[in-house]
Amino acid sequence: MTSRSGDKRVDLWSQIAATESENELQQQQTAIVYLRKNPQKESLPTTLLLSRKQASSIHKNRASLAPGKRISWNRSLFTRGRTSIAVAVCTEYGPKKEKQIRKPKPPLSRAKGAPPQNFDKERAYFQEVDSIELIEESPSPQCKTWVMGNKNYVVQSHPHISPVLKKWLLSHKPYNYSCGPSISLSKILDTPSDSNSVHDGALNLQTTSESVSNKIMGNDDTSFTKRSDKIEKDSEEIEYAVRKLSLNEQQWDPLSALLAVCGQLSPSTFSDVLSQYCDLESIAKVGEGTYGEVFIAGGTVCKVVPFDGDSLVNGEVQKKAEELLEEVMLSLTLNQLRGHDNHIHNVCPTFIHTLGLRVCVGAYDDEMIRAWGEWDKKNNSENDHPSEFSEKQHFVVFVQEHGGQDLESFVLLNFNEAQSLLTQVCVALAVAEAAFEFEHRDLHWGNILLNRNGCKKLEFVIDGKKMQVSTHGLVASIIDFTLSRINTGEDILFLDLSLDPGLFEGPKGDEQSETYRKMKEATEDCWEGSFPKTNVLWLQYLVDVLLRKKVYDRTSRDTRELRSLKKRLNSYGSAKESILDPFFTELIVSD
Ligand SMILES: Nc1ncnc2c1ncn2[C@@H]1O[C@H](COP(=O)(O)OP(=O)(O)OP(=O)(O)O)[C@@H](O)[C@H]1O
Repeated sequence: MTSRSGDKRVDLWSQIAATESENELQQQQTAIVYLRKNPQKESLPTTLLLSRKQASSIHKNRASLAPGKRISWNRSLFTRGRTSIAVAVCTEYGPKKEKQIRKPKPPLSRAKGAPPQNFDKERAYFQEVDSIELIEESPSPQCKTWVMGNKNYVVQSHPHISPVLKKWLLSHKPYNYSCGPSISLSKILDTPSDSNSVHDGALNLQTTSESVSNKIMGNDDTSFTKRSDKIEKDSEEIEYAVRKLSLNEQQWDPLSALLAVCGQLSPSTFSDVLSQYCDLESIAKVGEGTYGEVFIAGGTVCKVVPFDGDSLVNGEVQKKAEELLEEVMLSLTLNQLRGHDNHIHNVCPTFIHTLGLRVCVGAYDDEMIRAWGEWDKKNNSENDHPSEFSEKQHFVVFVQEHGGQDLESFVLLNFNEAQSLLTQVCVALAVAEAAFEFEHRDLHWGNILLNRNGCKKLEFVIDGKKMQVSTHGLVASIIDFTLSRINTGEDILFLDLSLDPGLFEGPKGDEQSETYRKMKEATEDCWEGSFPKTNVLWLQYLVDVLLRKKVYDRTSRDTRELRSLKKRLNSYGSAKESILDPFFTELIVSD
């Protein structure tokens, strides 16, 4: 384990603490707004209220499904499906400049330069930690009969495309058509969604063109202006897209919006899309989820998710285009943390990078079927054979960076790797909290990917403060934002888990099941609010996994360190607070 000087630790503390109180005030503000908005159901936004009313009838009418083949808890979760997409305008959630309040410092570390140790106190402390009653380790939860009803989507009366999507559109098209949309569509999506402007296409598009130009390059950029002029001429395509998108209050076609986000006027075929990344013959399957089949295509990973079809997929109702739109928005929002553009205030490389998005229609390509079969022979797939998809089936292809192997199957070498993985995840969550009030809400060991790529240090920025984390050779990536909550600056995206009681009925004593229940307690079952404590609960879960479920080279002192950390995490309200813990600061170097 590497140690850091006391001076540096103090330096990091003072830098972060200075911004911490601001964040706390912001959270308080958020909580106040949240309470004001949702103390009683009468005050809920109409959309949410509707979803809950409808939900109660859904619960009554839910049909039980026979237990599926899957036995892992991870897979069981996704039989729940998305029950609502509630989106609220949140101008009140913006950063507030208030007087700073200093937080108490975390416990002293044993790092170099720290005051001399009191070993009697330390012994007593560890005895206390050791004596914490260990919950009896339970076997992996079995797949019980999860119930599933009709999904209930809340489509806003004023649907609009998030600025995140606009940004994606604007930043991709001029440079790379293959993973970005048509600029014509990006102009349309930049169009205010009021019906007048949509209906008055010609006038509106002229105005939008100027704003797009200004936004991307500034007024004086002639190359972009030329491109805009060229695009202006492409009025047929634009008019077609306007008709197709129907961005008025009465009609909103989520499939068209999804197509637009993916830069398409119509769905592609798998071979069109995948051949952009590799020779089709080289495609190999790398993993599977309840909905997603995941393939390696060249240097990228393509997660293929069917949607909007009537047939069951792996025994489950297919996702809807709305759900995928939300997932897309979450992915694109988190992409912003990679430090491109002007987003240097909060930077982090840990959330999986979404490189492209495409909508496909039709049956699986023969080479995908071949790859699926090969994987099945080796791994005994739990999914239905993909040849069962019809020619009319729609899919979204998420093109992502290859993040490595998940924590569940990854073989950790030593305690240093375990410490670095926890530190990377904690700092990543802290960055995303600071940027977007992000809560992952489902950070089990299947959703952390690991790889050894020789990278020694990773750079992060939190609220403008740069820091580096020692990797000890291991780089972590976080995937699967299905249950996540995010504030994009305009919208709050979250999944209303109160509609899914089964999530909280997992086996007693199982750490993952307990974590969902603890989240419910922390949020008081009101999932739209900001409760960064949920990130801390998942950190505690991960510490527990590293204590009980993973075997690697570690001393009894390392084990006590982990137990002690798990206990200390009880006192932190967010990942941002947690990164001040000595366990993490040992691997953090601030610039
Ligand atoms: N970017 C990636 N790089 C490497 N492997 C990946 C990547 N994304 C997914 N995988 C692999 O595919 C598996 C399934 O992916 P994922 O969990 O995203 O699918 P899913 O359909 O959302 O699953 P579920 O809904 O059941 O959780 C992962 O456990 C992982 O092994």
